[in-house]
Amino acid sequence: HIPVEPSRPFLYLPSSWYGELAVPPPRRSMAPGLRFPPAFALVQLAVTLLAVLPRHVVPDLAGDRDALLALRTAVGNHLKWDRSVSPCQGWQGVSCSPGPNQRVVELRLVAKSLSGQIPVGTVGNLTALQTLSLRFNAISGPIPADIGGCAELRWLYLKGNRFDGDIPESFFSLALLKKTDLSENRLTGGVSSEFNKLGNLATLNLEGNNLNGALPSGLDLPKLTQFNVSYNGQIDGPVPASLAGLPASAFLGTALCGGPLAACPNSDSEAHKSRKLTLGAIVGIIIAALVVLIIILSICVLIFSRRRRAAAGRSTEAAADVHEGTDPITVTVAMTGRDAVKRSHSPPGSPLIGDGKKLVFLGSAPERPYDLETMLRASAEVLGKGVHGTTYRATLDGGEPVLAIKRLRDVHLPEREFRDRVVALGALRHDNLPGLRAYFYSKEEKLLVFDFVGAGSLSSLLHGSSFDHTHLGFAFFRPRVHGRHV
Ligand SMILES: Nc1ncnc2c1ncn2[C@@H]1O[C@H](COP(=O)(O)OP(=O)(O)OP(=O)(O)O)[C@@H](O)[C@H]1O
Repeated sequence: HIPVEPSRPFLYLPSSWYGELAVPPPRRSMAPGLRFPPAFALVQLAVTLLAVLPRHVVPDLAGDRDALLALRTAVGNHLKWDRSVSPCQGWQGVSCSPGPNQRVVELRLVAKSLSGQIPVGTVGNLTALQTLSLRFNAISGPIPADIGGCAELRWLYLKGNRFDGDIPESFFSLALLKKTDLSENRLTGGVSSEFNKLGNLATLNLEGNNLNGALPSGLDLPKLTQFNVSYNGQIDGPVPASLAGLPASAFLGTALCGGPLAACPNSDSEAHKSRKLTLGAIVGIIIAALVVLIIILSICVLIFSRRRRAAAGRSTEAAADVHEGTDPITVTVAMTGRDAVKRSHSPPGSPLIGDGKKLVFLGSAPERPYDLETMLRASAEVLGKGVHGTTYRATLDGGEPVLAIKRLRDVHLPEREFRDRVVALGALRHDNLPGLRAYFYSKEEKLLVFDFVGAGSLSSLLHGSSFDHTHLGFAFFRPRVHGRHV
């Protein structure tokens, strides 16, 4: 028996072709050949050999039988195939075509514990095979390189084995293939554009292999309805346009993009831009949030510090040593009745004082103590108006003491700062300065209480009708910043 060489196409020619090429038997042709020149004899010998070789490999049931037995030897010695009968007579998993020229057309050995590699010259020699199902066995090694010999193959099921290596080139010559399931093996290599040669393919399942690379962009299988390359982790790139309508489940566990999957980062520039924008938006939101947080914190700190200052101001109850370099000043507080504001004897334009604030004395309390209420009851007259407010003369009940009360206008200092300044003023000592005795602070009103100086005003002295210039020397008119008359 001469082993079949699958790469020679003539081996797959119908036997009728060989009949036409057949030449007379060698013995009869050789004898007359001796009468021809040697060159002609060589040609005749070659023709004779060509004629002889095909006779041994013309596909027939005997060839199918040999191929099956070789397959059994390779992967399934335990198969109970009776060599004494035809493969068409009850060989497990083998089905034949009807008629006088029977051929093996189906080989179904599903989950039959087949193991080992399928050599060339076995399955590849089953040239009339239409269905090959070897699912769920443990067959290893490559898909036989002569699989293309099964030119009639339509249904090929190799799922759940250990086939490895690339899909052989001859596979793509199986032009009649309708369904191919190569899933759950260990096949490697790329998904070739050669698949386009399988124009009848309706099902192609390559799931669960080790295939890699991009799917061919020009993949064009017009009859394809089922396709799956899931769980080939190294398959990447865009889903070809012809497969874009398939569900995402066809591409799970791959690095593919586009189609039913997420847009590809490089190919879809709009998606890329929007992702960029999204990133920019995220950064912007973070920055904005930080700014808002800083503003809120600043406001909180401001409010807190103001409250602290206000609390500190309110906590001034007694003596306070304030101004460095001046005599210590004692601050004495006189409580004020809340209803003081309602008194009808208030000085003209009297402030609306009614929030229970305190009159604060600088230094020791006066001999005849008075409080805000007393002041408000006092008879009052306007002494004059300055930029910072109006000054009143107030004579308390009983005629003593006489005070000059300055009602400050447009002063918006916090209480603590106001107090500090007033205390600093009160610490100043000079013959020409009236003594600052007390102050009052509330949100609406600020009062300064001085000793009244009874010598009259400089203005009336200068411009009054009773002014006698002879009482004043030249030195009086000379501008002096720190002088007694300033
Ligand atoms: N302690 C005082 N005793 C007697 N009279 C006073 C006293 N303080 C002020 N006066 C009188 O009241 C007038 C107004 O005084 P005030 O202090 O309001 O004037 P000012 O210094 O011009 O004011 P400002 O500083 O607000 O511009 C003075 O011209 C003065 O005649």
